[in-house]
Amino acid sequence: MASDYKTRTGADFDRTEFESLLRRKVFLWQSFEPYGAVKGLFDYGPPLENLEAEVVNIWRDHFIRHERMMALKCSMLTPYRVLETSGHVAKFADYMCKDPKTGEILRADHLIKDVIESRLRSDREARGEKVDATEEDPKLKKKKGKAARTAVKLDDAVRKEYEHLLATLDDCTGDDMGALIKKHDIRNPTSGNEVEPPVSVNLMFQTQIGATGREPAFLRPETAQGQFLSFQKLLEFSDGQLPMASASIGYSFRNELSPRAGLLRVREFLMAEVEHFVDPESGKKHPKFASVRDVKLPLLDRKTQNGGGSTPTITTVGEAVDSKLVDNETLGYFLVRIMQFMQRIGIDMDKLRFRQHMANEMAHYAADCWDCELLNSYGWIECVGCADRSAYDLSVHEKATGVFLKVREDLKEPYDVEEWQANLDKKKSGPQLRKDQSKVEAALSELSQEMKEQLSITMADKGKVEVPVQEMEGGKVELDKDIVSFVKEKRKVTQREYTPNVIEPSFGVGRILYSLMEHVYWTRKGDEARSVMSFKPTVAPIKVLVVPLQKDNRFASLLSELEERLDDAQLSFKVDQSGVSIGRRYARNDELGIPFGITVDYESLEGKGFTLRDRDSTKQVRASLDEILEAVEKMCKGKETWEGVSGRLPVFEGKVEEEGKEE
Ligand SMILES: Nc1ncnc2c1ncn2[C@@H]1O[C@H](COP(=O)(O)OP(=O)(O)OP(=O)(O)O)[C@@H](O)[C@H]1O
Repeated sequence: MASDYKTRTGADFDRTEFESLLRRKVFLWQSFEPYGAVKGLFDYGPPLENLEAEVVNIWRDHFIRHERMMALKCSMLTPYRVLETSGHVAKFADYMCKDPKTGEILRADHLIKDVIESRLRSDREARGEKVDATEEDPKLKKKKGKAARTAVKLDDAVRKEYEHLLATLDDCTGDDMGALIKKHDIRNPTSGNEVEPPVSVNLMFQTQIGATGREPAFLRPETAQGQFLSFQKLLEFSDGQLPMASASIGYSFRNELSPRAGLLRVREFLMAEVEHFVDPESGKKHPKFASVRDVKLPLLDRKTQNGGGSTPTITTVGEAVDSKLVDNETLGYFLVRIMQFMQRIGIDMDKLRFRQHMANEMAHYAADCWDCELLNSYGWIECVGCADRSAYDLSVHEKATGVFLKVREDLKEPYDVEEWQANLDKKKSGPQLRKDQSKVEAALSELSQEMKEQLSITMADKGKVEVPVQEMEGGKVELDKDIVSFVKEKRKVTQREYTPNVIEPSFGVGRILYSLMEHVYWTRKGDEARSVMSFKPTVAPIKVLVVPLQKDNRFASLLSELEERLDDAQLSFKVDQSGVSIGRRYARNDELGIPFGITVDYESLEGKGFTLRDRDSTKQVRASLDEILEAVEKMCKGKETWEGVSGRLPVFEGKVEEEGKEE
């Protein structure tokens, strides 16, 4: 099955072949297969597990170490109240529609989008425009069959209505979507059946802590909330200094309604999230912005998307921030760091772009939001969300718990203010207020300056006042002049209190791994086409393949020495001693993405060193074991390239067996 999506060599990408390689080489499979497998859950085999560990290590180095972030590990089990306060209980939901005949569950917005986009595509085709097949889910395309793919031209008015519908879909309520489904006769594309009206379903997995059922909880849908609730500890650790950033790598859980596209939409996934806390009055400047100012980014802005465009503009981040296209320096700095991380792990830079959220896509509190999208055979996929969450989370948690979640900063130049104070005479108020004393005290302290001034006038006039106290019966309390007085007092302000704003880059590791695997996959042409996974040596799941020329006991002691030396150098390796030709052994391990091969041959027995083979070029050098190990170590740390190594070590021009030739 070919699509318009191309591999790194410009050839058509064959997803069937690619998936077959992933299965054959045990990269991943659906979890619990013997019991029939569960949708949206995947197990990783050795290559993918190791790849993930390498990518996560680079992430730690790139963000936590380089940016001096504070790493955190917070609980995944999260009490109900936390997620109620954050808004997840009310809003972290999607609408689903059921196909009553097949029982299939479809996410309402995806259903509408897929069907309308498909009609618009068909219209473009009918009008003779070139249509990019990667825009469509290939599985869907296949199921729809030939007849459904016949191009159908739309009326201008209908086309406009459809375009408007897509642009405003994120604003729709469940009822709105129900009406759209009816009006436009939107059916399940795989069965052609009508679907039931949309129903809201929360995406969190609910559970309970303990056996009593009195403590409802959820498996967290993101790592962020634990980081916000650790705010005071983080502030203490950073000696009260802002900006500061925390980082957390851990699992999140979402009960996706219709998991699809393999690792791209799953129910349990690894996230790596950064919460960067910044003083809003600093203009969200970043201390290292000058160092990235001239870096160019592919930015697909809101305006271009509104006009129906999808080509990003290449702009320096400096220009993007100066023109306010990107809201602030900190957001811009992170966009650059995200791109550099992707480059470091081997993502194809021609398949990366940053897409700005449309106004209706963003949470109401967000100031600006850009997704780092990677192109793969499923289309452009959001792999990192980079949002400015403003002061929202810390503010709502402070309000709900009463726990101080602000920064207190000493002022360089203290100043005097005259302010109204409400003074409660506790000796006299105690017998009257009893258990409500603290509630009244809190209510008085929260009164605005205007309110206190107003109450002082009422008190002078009537000798008593009514103070609103929400937590008390009737919502207010009457206090007379013996108990409370309102006076204007001068006081020196020595500190400033503020709630920091948060910039949050949020990485979905699985989506990045999947895109990376597609980006490094290609086919080597030869007698037989052979698949290669060109992982960078820094992330490759296994670094070295050891191949004795053939089965021969005389190689045994050299092999043991080689294994010991590779172990000492902490290089992962695989020994392939099977009886097939050396070319075939290399070819089948190229599918695992092992970047280097060391061959032990008869010349090695005579002390003439070993050959070192580069997976991508299949070129070899011959050198001593010390030289080879030094070169491999450097390349696996990203400190040298094969070009450098083959320039300084003697190239091996001897007999190289043909790739794939059987012995
Ligand atoms: N179901 C999922 N499966 C795999 N990765 C996911 C899933 N949901 C989110 N992610 C990853 O987590 C990152 C941050 O999550 P975020 O809440 O911003 O995603 P989202 O906007 O809800 O994603 P989507 O709109 O695709 O559902 C995403 O950029 C993505 O890489």
